[in-house]
Amino acid sequence: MKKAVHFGAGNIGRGFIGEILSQNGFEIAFVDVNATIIDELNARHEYTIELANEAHTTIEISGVSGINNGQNPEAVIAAIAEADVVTTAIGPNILPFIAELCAKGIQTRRINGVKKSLDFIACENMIGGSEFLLEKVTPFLTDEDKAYMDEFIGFPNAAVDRIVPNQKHDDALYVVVEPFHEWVIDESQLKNTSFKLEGVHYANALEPFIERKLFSVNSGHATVAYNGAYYGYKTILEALQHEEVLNALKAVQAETRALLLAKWDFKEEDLVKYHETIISRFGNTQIIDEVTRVGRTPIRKLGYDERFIRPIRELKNRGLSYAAHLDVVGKIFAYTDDGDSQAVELQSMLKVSDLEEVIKKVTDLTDEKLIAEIETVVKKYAKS
Ligand SMILES: NC(=O)C1=CN([C@@H]2O[C@H](COP(=O)(O)OP(=O)(O)OC[C@H]3O[C@@H](n4cnc5c(N)ncnc54)[C@H](O)[C@@H]3O)[C@@H](O)[C@H]2O)C=CC1
Ligand SMILES: O=P(O)(O)OC[C@H]1O[C@](O)(CO)[C@@H](O)[C@@H]1O
Repeated sequence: MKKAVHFGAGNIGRGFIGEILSQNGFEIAFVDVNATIIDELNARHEYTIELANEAHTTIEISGVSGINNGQNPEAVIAAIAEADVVTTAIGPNILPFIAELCAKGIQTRRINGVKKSLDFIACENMIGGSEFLLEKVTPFLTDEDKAYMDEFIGFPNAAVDRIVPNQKHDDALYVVVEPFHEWVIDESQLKNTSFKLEGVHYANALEPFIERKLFSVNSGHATVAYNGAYYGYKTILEALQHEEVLNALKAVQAETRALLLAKWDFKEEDLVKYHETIISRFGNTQIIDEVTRVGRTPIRKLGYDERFIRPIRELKNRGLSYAAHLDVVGKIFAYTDDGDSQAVELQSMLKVSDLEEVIKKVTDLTDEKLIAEIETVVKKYAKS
């Protein structure tokens, strides 16, 4: 049986990556710091996924186990040494914390003389996620390890799309997911070409796919979340009923289409359909998705290459309108959530520092005109 190591037994890990790997006949070792999840995985070796459709279809996943990397890092290294694939869904900010373990796994393969190629596939909402992991892993490798890595280890970028909200069930492993799913892997960066995962689309150039996904699903969802929070809604579904929130989403989508059409070989009518489908996915009445989940980590979401600042920069460079994206940026700066450390940090930065400095710090922008435009929109939505 082929073996997979997957970092992050959370929503998307169990709710999507686990499903695909299991359906492809993989035995999966989930790596996580959540002791409850890991203990349950080891006690039962199976869990259930429910599709958020009228029929509430269930899918049984088996052949799973758990490793707590906080308590048993050696077991993670041993598992990587034997794995056929390594995947992650832990959040971009956490990738640096697993880098050393990944490096030790690679080193162990070299020392053990493993000649089987292995890919590390980061399934995070970010552009270039696997390459970012590679950048963090490399400093932990010797020259010999690096030569081994060049030959046998790949870090293909990927895009994953399935809405998996936060879960509240008596069964800690049970996970409800939307029926839609899409996983695209950059085939040109693969090292292990001995198998292809069924249910995964392999593309030679990932960039158009990841940009279409990130700037449509993630920019769009975040638009609903930050507008929803601004108008006082708790869930995505409630927020979408508000006409101005829906209009804000449609306006962001229209700007996204203009950018994608200017950059890539998409057809406008296909993008329109893709965006309509996304609106209906956000409006799935079987899913209760909290505004705080979709709006989480606002400082990350204001990043230079993230879902708002990057399209704004690229639209501006092309002389295209970015007013709708800019408006959401204003609402991100007004976003509060006491349970989110980045939301709290952003609000305290705004209290003690000069606004222009805060904008520069969180966005990494240097374009003075754009910074001034952001200042204006932040002031427009500031609550006090
Ligand atoms: N939930 C969703 O709908 C989707 C999420 N994603 C991406 O997947 C990633 C994970 O998101 P979710 O599954 O929603 O989050 P989540 O919070 O449900 O899962 C993350 C898991 O990582 C674990 N974790 C945290 N620190 C760790 C560490 N140092 N070592 C090992 N495990 C650690 C957590 O305990 C948790 O179980 C994010 O990058 C997100 O952008 C991508 C597509 C869809
Ligand atoms: O904040 P993150 O990590 O991008 O996760 C939230 C996102 O995850 C998703 O559920 C799936 O990509 C999006 O709908 C949402 O924007």
